[in-house]
Parts: sequence; C-alpha cells; structure tokens
Amino acid sequence: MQLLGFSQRLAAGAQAEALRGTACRPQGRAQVVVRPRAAASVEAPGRDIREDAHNRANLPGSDAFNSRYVPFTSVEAGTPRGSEEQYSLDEVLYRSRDGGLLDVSHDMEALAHFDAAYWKKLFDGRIGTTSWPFGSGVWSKKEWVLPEISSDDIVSMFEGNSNLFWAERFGHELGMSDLWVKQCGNSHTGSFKDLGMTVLVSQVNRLRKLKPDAVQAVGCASTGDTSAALSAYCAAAGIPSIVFLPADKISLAQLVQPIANGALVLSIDTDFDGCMKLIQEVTQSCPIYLANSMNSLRLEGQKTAAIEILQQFNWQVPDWLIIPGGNLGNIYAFYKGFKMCKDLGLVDRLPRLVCAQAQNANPLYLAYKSGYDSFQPVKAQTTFASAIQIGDPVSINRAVLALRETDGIVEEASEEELMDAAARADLTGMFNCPHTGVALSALTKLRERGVIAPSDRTVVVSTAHGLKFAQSKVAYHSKEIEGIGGKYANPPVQVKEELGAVMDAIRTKFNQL
Ligand SMILES: Cc1ncc(COP(=O)(O)O)c(C=O)c1O
Ligand SMILES: N[C@@H](CCOP(=O)(O)O)C(=O)O
Repeated sequence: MQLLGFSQRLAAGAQAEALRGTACRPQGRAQVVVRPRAAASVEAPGRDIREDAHNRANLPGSDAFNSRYVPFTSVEAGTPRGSEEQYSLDEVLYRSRDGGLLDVSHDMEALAHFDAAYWKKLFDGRIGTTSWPFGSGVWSKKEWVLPEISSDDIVSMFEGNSNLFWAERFGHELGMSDLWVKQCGNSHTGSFKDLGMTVLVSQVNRLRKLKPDAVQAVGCASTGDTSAALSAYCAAAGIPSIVFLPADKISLAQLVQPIANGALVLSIDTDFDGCMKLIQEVTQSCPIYLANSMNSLRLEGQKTAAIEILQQFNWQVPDWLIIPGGNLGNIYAFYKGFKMCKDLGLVDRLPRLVCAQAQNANPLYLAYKSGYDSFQPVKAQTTFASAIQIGDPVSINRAVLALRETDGIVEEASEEELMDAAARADLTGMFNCPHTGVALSALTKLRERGVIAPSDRTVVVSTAHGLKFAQSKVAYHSKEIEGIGGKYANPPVQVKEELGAVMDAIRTKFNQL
C-alpha cells in the first residue's frame, strides 16, 4: 500500500467508492436507503450504508486531504495557508488571536493534484445515490468540506440536492429568458441552514467522542431557521441543544420546530442581535458549542449550494446570483463555493453576487452606499422578512470580501416591495418566503434599471420554504396589512351553499363563462 503514489492512492479510493456506490443502489428506486443486513462485506450489495462507509474509510486515498482554521484576515490578505496562526478543527474556538473571525482553509495543493474533470466526475457521480454519506448534496463534496471526519461520525439527513426552478413565467414578465430560483428551502427543516448544520453537528459528534467533556450541548441565537436546523440535527444525533430566540419575533411554524425536536427553547425579551451577544457570552463561559455562522464550519456546508448550482448548469457559471442577507454568512459561503471551483479549474469565472436586504434591517446596504468606507450597525426594525431582521451582522467583513471580489451589488426592499414581489412570483407557481421576496424585489429593480440584461442567466436563492411564513402571506392576501395595498392579493371568496351563488362567483372571476 505504501508503494502507491499520492494520486494513485486517491484514484484507487475513489474507484472503489464508485464501484460500491453502484452495487449499493437499489435497482430502479432512487433515494431509498438500504436496510441493514447482518453481515457486511465490501463486495456484497444491499449492506448497511454506514458499515459500507466504514469499510471504505480504510481504503487508500481516504487520508489525503486536510483542512484547518486560519484567521479570516489571512484570507483577506490572500495568504490563508501562509498564516502562522492555524488550528485543528478539533479545537473549540471561533475567533482568531486578533479577535476576528476564523475561516476553514483547505489544502488546495493536495486538491489540485486532481484535475477538474476528476472532481466533476466524482461529484456528479454521487448525486442521488444512497451511498453513505455521499447521497447528501453536502457530503457528496466531502473532500472539499470536512475531509478528515470519519463517515461514522457524520450526522446527515441527505440534505442538499435542492431543485433549481426555471422561473419561465416570472422571467417572461420581467423580460428575461434565463431566470432560475434555487430552492434551498425545500429541505428537511425548510431552510438552507440544514446545509451548514449537518457539518457543524457532525464535527460536534466527533468532538464529543474525542473529548467527552468539551461539548455538553450546542447552542445558537436565532431568528427561527438556525434554531430549527440545530435542534433537528442534534435530536438526530442525541446531542442536547439550546436555542435563544427573540420573543415574539419569529413565526409560529419556526417556533414549534425546536420545541418538537426537544431543544431547550429560551424566548428572550430582546432582538436577534441581543440574543447573539448573549449566546457568545454563554458559549465562552461553559462547554456549550456555538452553532451560529460565526462558526466557520457552518459555511463549509452552505458553500456546497454554489457548487450544486454549477453542477445543475453542467458546470456553466450563471451571470448573477441574488441572495437575501441578514447575519451575512451565506453570501460569503456562496462566494467560497464558487471560488473553490474557479481555483481548482472547474469553472473559469465567478458570477456577480447581489445581496438583498430589507430596508428595515439594511446595515450592509448603507455600507455599500458609502463605498464600504464605514460600517455602522443599525437597530433593526420589524420586517416581514423576520429571519433577516438583523442590525449588527457578525459576518460583515466576509460579505464585503465576497461582494468586492465579484463586482457585487447590494439592494434593499421596502415592506411593500418585498411582499408584492413574493406574491407576484407566487402567481407564477412559486410559494415564496418574505426573504425570497426581498431577493425577487432586488431582481425586479436591477432588471428595470437595465443592470441585469434580458438574456443574463440569473439565479435567485430562495432561502426558506414559504410555508414557514404562512401567517404573513395570509395577512397579505386578506389585505390586512396597514400601509400595504396588496396589489397581488387573492383573497378567498365567501359563498353560500347555493348553486346560483357559486355560479355568480365563478362568472365574476371569469366573465366569459
Ligand atoms: C430564511 C433566511 N433567509 C436569509 C437569511 C440570511 O442569511 P445570512 O444570515 O447568512 O445572511 C436567513 C438567516 O439569516 C434566513 O433564515
Ligand atoms: N436567519 C438566521 C439568523 C442567524 O444566522 P446564522 O446563520 O448566523 O446562524 C436564523 O435563522 O437564526
């Protein structure tokens, strides 16, 4: 085995994996998990998928890549691996010596031993399989995410692989031919947070085995989606979770998620920024692991959505990507995913990124307008886009880097604009959350101003499922919201149990009948 060269070891491992992936897949039924059998062998089809992964872990090539924490300032300087300050991912820490954020840095040299064709084939070949853990959209890119974790420690719900919706009718209304919506909300807990949480909770699972006293529970501050994902993944792994929620500022559907999953739910009389400060203090003073995107592990999972989009376009780069921003981790995660693909030669350019903020919580927009000269946190006001009601985003520097490097733009949307944009697009078959409404409103403005051209390939990132925000949609369609006309409202018509009344209602709507 020692005689094999680096490349050969990797290729041997990947080839063996590919063979087993084929054997494991039940004929004609995608996404069906193979049930455990008593005895597992490497060759036998139909064995337990975890055991299969365990066997594979001992094959050549499984130890070739590594990643570590570096200060984010070294990423800004373009020298992440040159930094003398580096930490193992098995350490519990969230900030560098200078108090700045950390970043997960990969051994790009080792990854570059394999050409673009190799990576494309490997990633594409794993889509939709039941091979543990590669059936997950996140773990199908394991070598680029968390290469050193054992597959045994991974906590996954086969997240990711979300659909890319061709917004044909909505695009047509905006005079566009190539508009797409990446449906990250079509996920286990109904938001993109699952992508990051599978990585973070998997690493916690590993840490708890390595250092039993280091992590007693995992905690986060949340506007409702991070808490839902954290509590679900922790419940799946049997790890205690604690969530800090701003009282009365999240939707009912979001609130019930951590309750159902058995988390300790603290409803705190403050806003998200207040919760974020508290959770940082708590996680510094006791063995509770921080699960917000300040923890750079989360972004390693979230970045796979960018790679997935490229796969979905057969490795062609869209011209624009529009994303709603709050704590601002996700825009950096997207940038990082695209950048890794470019650096490793899978694509030749980056898309232009647009960050869309609610006008009522727009600190990044204000900084953008000042040429990023200065950043001032704001007191976030109430917005229907409640998950991005954040005035002091933790990842401000990460977002600015992502936007600068991609010739990016920041837009904002008023409450009426975001609700109208969501409702208008819903009329073409979507079911948008208000945050996606913010991004759709930004798209509409940039299209109207001619910044986005008719044939530009544009992807709007839908970050949560609309069903999590049904209350605000009901209010919109009932025309109950003060100051919002409800231009696209479609309220139900009350009708008596009488054929004549029913026919009248139908004729009123379709007068040609
Ligand atoms: C539904 C939804 N959309 C968008 C965002 C913004 O993501 P980020 O905080 O990474 O900017 C969040 C969370 O903040 C969210 O929950
Ligand atoms: N929208 C988020 C806010 C916290 O963001 P995070 O990505 O830093 O955890 C939420 O749902 O809580």
